[in-house]
Amino acid sequence: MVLSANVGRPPPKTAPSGKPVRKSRNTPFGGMNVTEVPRQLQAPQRKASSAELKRASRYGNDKPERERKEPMKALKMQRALANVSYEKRGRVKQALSERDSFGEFDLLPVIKESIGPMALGGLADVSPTPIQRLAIPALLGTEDGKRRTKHKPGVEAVQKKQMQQFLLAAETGSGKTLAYVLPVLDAIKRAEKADAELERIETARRARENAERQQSKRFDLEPPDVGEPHSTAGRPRAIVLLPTSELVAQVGSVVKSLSHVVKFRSALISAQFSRTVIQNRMFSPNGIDIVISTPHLLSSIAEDDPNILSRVTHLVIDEADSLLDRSFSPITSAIIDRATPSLQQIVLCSATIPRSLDSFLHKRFPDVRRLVTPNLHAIPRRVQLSVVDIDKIPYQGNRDLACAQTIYDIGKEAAETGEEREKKLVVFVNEREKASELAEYLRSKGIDATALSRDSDERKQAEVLASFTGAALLPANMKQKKAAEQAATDDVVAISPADLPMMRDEKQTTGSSGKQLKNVRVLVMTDLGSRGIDTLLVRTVILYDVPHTSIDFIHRLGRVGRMGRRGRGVVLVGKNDRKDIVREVRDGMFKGQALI
Ligand SMILES: Nc1ncnc2c1ncn2[C@@H]1O[C@H](COP(=O)(O)OP(=O)(O)OP(=O)(O)O)[C@@H](O)[C@H]1O
Repeated sequence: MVLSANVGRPPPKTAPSGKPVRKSRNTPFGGMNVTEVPRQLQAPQRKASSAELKRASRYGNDKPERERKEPMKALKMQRALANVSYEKRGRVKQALSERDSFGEFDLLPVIKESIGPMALGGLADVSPTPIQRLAIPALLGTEDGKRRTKHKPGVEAVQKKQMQQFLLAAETGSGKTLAYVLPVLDAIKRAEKADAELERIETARRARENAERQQSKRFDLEPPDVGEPHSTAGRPRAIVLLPTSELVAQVGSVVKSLSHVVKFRSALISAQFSRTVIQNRMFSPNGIDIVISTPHLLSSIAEDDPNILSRVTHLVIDEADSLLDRSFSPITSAIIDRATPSLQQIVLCSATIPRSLDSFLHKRFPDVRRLVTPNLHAIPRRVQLSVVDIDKIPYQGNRDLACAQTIYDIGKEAAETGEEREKKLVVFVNEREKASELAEYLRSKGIDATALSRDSDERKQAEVLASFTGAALLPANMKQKKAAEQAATDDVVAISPADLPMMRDEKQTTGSSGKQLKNVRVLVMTDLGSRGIDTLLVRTVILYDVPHTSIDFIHRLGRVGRMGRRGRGVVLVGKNDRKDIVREVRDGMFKGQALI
């Protein structure tokens, strides 16, 4: 193709006749390089309606509402969380106000009596939380306020009920564990009663047969009767699945505490235990009622012995937003499939309903009953979020330094206000590798920091976590911990608030001076490792990175402000971070609104 010789020249302003040239727009390229809409194409100016003007004046803004900034625009673009209408939340709130005592639930008396003293560490005067008010009657099937009719032994054992499906969704730290544990234990105990009758009949039959055999083989030698293993050996009635060993230990300790009074057999299994321990727990000749496990471990046991899932009537999938996401879903779904023939109830439990979980539920469990509390997806107002700009002086983009200084400031504030207790702080990072790197940096600045990572020693990790959750340690661990603490104190030079170095002066950093920030202990982790961990002793979290989604914001800030406590979050932002998202999360928290 040959270009015209005139291609680079501007078009002539006048025609050869001398008349000015009028450029036609009526060509395929007529709309190109136009910077203004031609007058004939402009829409006629519409006057704002009187309703719009009224609305605008009510909000003290003379622009019509449509033109004002859309709320949570940046979060909307993430499309991370499924929507729960405010109308539905309002209805639930109304219904919950009528159930305010554990006494109103149709739980077995022995279970009700052990809630405060056993499950809640001796708390007197306990009342159910919103998710417990909502879920316990629903799972027991007594929402209409009626008590269940007296149990007819043996009937349930032969009747296969249709599987009920529930989703329990409530804000972090709101007592979801007990909301499913109590009804499941109730079901186990009631089924046990029914089975006892069947077993009595079976034992009588066996005794009769034995007697007949003895009669006919009076002179034959027979091996001594060592007794048959319990019919529930290796075949639990209930299973609770959790994503990590730490959560297995946490939920397991709640279940175990109840077992001392309610009397049932539970087994905690996770990668923390040896093969022999797992085998002995699962296949104890005394039988097993409830197993608390990670999906990977349970599924590998089920590969060898599919019978372990043959009698499960209740399956709980806690942290369902993690266990049904892309990475865990195949293994969790396989367990659900195997257990389905005997299942009476499947309970999914989560602090968030991501869109991915929402669509999974629509496909896989279209009949699931969603028990959602009014405050789902809202970070409580009692948690305050402040922002540190890492680009400003003195950090000038040094995020590590900003983090260390923030920790120092918190320590200093605590020392100045005369707070005697050690401050427990959690720092969240987005990448797993960064956790160890940051912990090392903080240690070099004299801060007692530990990274929670899969690579560190399991026992040490359990000890560190226990100091942030307040969970009781095993006696052996306690001794080691005391010795370690003693050794650590010997090396430490105590400092007064005035001594606290300001990190901006690099020469004064503690690593080189040998001083340490003594009143603060820091745990660095990613939120995947920490989801669900009951960090009751933590009052402050630092978000080293801006979380990727509102889901991560909820889980990370959910480590504080648990069960009505106050809490503080500090987020570090730099020039490449989504400040608009941080602003919207802060606004939402301030207004007590659910994130979207
Ligand atoms: N009714 C109650 N009254 C007082 N404290 C309670 C009650 N129920 C539970 N708790 C306590 O609240 C804390 C948080 O409970 P839990 O770990 O079950 O929360 P969660 O909703 O599962 O949190 P997450 O979403 O982070 O997993 C625990 O320490 C628990 O002992």
